[in-house]
Amino acid sequence: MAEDTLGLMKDCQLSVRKLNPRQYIADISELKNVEVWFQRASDVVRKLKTGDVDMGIVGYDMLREYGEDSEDLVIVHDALGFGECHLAIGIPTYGIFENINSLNELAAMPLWTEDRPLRVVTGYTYLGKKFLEKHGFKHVQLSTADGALEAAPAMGTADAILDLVSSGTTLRENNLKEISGGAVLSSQGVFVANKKALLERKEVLDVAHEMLERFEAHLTALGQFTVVANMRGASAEEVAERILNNTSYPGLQGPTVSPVYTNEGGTANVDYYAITICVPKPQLYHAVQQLRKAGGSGVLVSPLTYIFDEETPRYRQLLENLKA
Ligand SMILES: Nc1ncnc2c1ncn2[C@@H]1O[C@H](COP(=O)(O)OP(=O)(O)OP(=O)(O)O)[C@@H](O)[C@H]1O
Ligand SMILES: O=P(O)(O)OC[C@H]1O[C@H](OP(=O)(O)OP(=O)(O)O)[C@H](O)[C@@H]1O
Ligand SMILES: [Mg+2]
Repeated sequence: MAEDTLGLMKDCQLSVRKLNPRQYIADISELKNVEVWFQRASDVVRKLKTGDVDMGIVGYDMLREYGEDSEDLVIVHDALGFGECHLAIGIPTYGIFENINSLNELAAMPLWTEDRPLRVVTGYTYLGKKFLEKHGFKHVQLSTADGALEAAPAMGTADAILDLVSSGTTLRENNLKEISGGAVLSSQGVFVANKKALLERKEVLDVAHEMLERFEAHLTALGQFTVVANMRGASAEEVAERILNNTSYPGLQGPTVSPVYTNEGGTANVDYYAITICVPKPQLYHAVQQLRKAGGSGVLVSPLTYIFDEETPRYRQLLENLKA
């Protein structure tokens, strides 16, 4: 998470500088009045809650587990695009669990009694307790460990685990499986702040706004390509109308259309126009097909680095949340 966070900040032209690799403090040259502290995820959330730090970047799972639904925390950006995983129940694929494939089936196993409850090991005792209670598990016992939870069922120290799953490899390699209804939450990196700090100190809100703008501009751009194509046409308007009427990708406001000048015996002549649009990455090939059909040729595709909109919708949402 630390590497991904630093990577995102670097991509947003925020250079986090640690004077010494063994130090836990750093600064950001672009944000003069900001002090950066490196802390474990659980401590980031604890310190945010108490107001000892103003802003933090952690996994949503940690925010929910250690934030315990605190009203002092507010999410500034909920999808930083890294640390994607989900928190889920894992049970053995073998033995008494061989034919158990859903949470209801697990809860309904006659085996679990007051004396012999279902034993679940997890690092997420707050979320785990709430989840199991909500789903009607009566005879259940939660225990906790700091890592390598997937070993617990084979070691005989637990029946099931509740842990993060990403690729699913760790579960599989330990002969464990997910079950339907067994996912507690989806998680990825989030940007969080202390609500009181945002409300009472304008400089904190200003920094949150600037960081949010940079993150949004970059993350929005990551999902898009700039597409440039040449089109033969009678005028810029005629080419623009062809794009607007025959393709599904008009660009941010509308297509940019610019004349392409060719040399006709010493005079600049315009037969072609270059059009520029933005296209969501998954739709690139479809857009190219549409452009070709509308008369486009020489299609150039390049990645986008930033898209700064007039105002980020997430900032408007943040101001709303601060009022609530
Ligand atoms: N396999 C994974 N794939 C994607 N994201 C993950 C994965 N495992 C954990 N994460 C995310 O990374 C966060 C940090 O994970 P974890 O608590 O293991 O920290 P760490 O970086 O390994 O540091 P440490 O274990 O030393 O505290 C988790 O809260 C979760 O949001
Ligand atoms: O589905 P996968 O892609 O296999 O990833 C899931 C594993 O990743 C995390 O562990 P981590 O590597 O952080 O080790 P830890 O639990 O010992 O901290 C998590 O606790 C799972 O064990
Ligand atoms: Mg870890």
